Amino acid sequence: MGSDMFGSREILTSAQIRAVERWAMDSGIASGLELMERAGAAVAGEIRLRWPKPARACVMCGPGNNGGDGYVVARLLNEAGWQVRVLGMDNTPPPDAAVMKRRWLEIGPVEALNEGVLRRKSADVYVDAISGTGLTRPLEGELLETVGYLGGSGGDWGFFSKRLVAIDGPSGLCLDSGRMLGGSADTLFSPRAALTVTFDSPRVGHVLAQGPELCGELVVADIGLNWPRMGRNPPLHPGQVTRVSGPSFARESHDLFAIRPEDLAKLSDGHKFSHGHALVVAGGAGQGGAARLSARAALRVGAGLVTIAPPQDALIEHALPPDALMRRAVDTADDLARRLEDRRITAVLLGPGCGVERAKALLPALLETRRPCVLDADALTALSQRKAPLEGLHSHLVLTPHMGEFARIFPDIAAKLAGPQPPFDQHTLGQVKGEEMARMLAQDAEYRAALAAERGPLYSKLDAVRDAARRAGCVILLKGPDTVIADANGTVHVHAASYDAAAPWLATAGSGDVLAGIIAGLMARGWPAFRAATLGAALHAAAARSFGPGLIADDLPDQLPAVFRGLGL
Ligand SMILES: NC(=O)C1=CN([C@@H]2O[C@H](COP(=O)(O)OP(=O)(O)OC[C@H]3O[C@@H](n4cnc5c(N)ncnc54)[C@H](O)[C@@H]3O)[C@@H](O)[C@H]2O)[C@@H](O)CC1
Ligand SMILES: [K+]
Repeated sequence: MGSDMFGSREILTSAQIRAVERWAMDSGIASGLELMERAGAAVAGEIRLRWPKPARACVMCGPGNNGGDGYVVARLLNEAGWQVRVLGMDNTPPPDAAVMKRRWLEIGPVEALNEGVLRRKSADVYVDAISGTGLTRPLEGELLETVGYLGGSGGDWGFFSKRLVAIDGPSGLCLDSGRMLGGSADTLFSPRAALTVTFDSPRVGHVLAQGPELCGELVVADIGLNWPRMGRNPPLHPGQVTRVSGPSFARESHDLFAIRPEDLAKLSDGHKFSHGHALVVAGGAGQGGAARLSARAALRVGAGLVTIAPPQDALIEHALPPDALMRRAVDTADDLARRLEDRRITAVLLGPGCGVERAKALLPALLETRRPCVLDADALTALSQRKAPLEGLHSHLVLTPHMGEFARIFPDIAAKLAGPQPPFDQHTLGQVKGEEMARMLAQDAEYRAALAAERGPLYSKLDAVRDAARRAGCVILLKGPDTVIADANGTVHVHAASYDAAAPWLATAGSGDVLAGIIAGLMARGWPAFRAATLGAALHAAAARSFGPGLIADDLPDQLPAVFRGLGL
């Protein structure tokens, strides 16, 4: 029933998975040692699925529990007849990892974990168990050199990228943001894994920013944490859990759907007049194409009626198909206000092909009505040019910016996301002055506070969109290969198109106009803003997948019927 297409599930921050693990141990579901054994067994199993004949493995174990998982993998591969070498550290690991290390030492030695030793090893599979969710500061010294070597500082990243299996994530990757901890210079030599095996749920860093590129294939292994996901006595506060959708996480259970059964019922049901009426505002002569793409998408997603509203002198241009469209002139804000007195108009789309000046003129009247609405393209530019960009925004509103538009509306949030991330070293701080320095010091303090409070150490796209949606009091969908959607209450959904074969085809002119039209169409049909945005993102990607390569935006709306047929509607 299309579940492969639309599977969605929770993604967790590092602090959240730690909370879940603590909860599982406290509830007697499993001890820490049992969880570590299962984690190691899952990794060894995935390795043996891909390299079915016993081969040579080099397992690199860091100082913490990620290293503990590594010692388990080493032991289990050895039992399966593999030749295993282990590189590890001369530290006192946490208790469970210490037990696993001792068990390995009964089988074989632990050599020093550094670049020199690694260079001398030749193996078929390299297991990166250097750091996982416990990484809190940039790697340094020998560990940094080792990880840099895995990333190709020796000139050969192609070698490792085919052989590297990461436990929980490639080392150095911040699993809360998908960024390498330690700034831009080190990203040049970031390790790229062929396979990443994580446990229970994907982490935020697997689906955002560089995460997908560095993690390779992502397998989410069940280690029996068994936490109540559907809101019964959860170990996490409600609303803390973020969901991710994307079609190709391997071997996961589909207990949640980006498209839920009730969505399916609602998509297929009803009479034309119960399907609402979307008004798509269009621009002046010569700008009509974008709005018509949106309008067509709104029709295809099942809005009962769609009216396109250009200025009077462009009306003739919109005589073009689709013939199902209605056409009504709107010249001024007063015209729009009068149109919206018709309560049967259940959603409005402003922006695509509208023109910035026209969007600016119509915005106040539109916001005044508090009608469900989507602001895209020129309407977003118009917002950002107002004295108070966020004035009048409300919770029935979806903004669909790309990164450039987002940065114009929320410049401070975008700067925090794009700039270097703390902790800042003296060299970096030495290169800035005045306000920039003050901003970075504040960010540094926030970073330390986040660590102390067990939140993610680095500011992520997820944090950015959540902050923006809270500030604006509406739903924000930030487009990209990792589309992040947040509402004003802090609920977030990621559409991880990075794991979606449709992603490259969606980067085509006019694709955004179609997405805005789909969302407006769903809102016209009565979906609340956040659900319309998440469902819209899933349908939009599914339409691209359904068409395949060679796609242009015009093809997207017409793929929706095939998508619905695929869902069994
Ligand atoms: N907690 C549990 O029960 C389980 C944990 N598991 C594994 O445990 C991992 C998390 O373990 P930990 O929290 O011990 O941490 P990790 O092993 O991920 O992290 C790194 C260790 O290095 C230290 N460290 C952090 N930044 C460093 C830096 N820049 N340079 C040098 N050392 C640094 C930390 O103090 C920590 O000891 C997960 O990723 C997962 O692989 C799994 O075994 C499943 C069960
Ligand atoms: K790792």
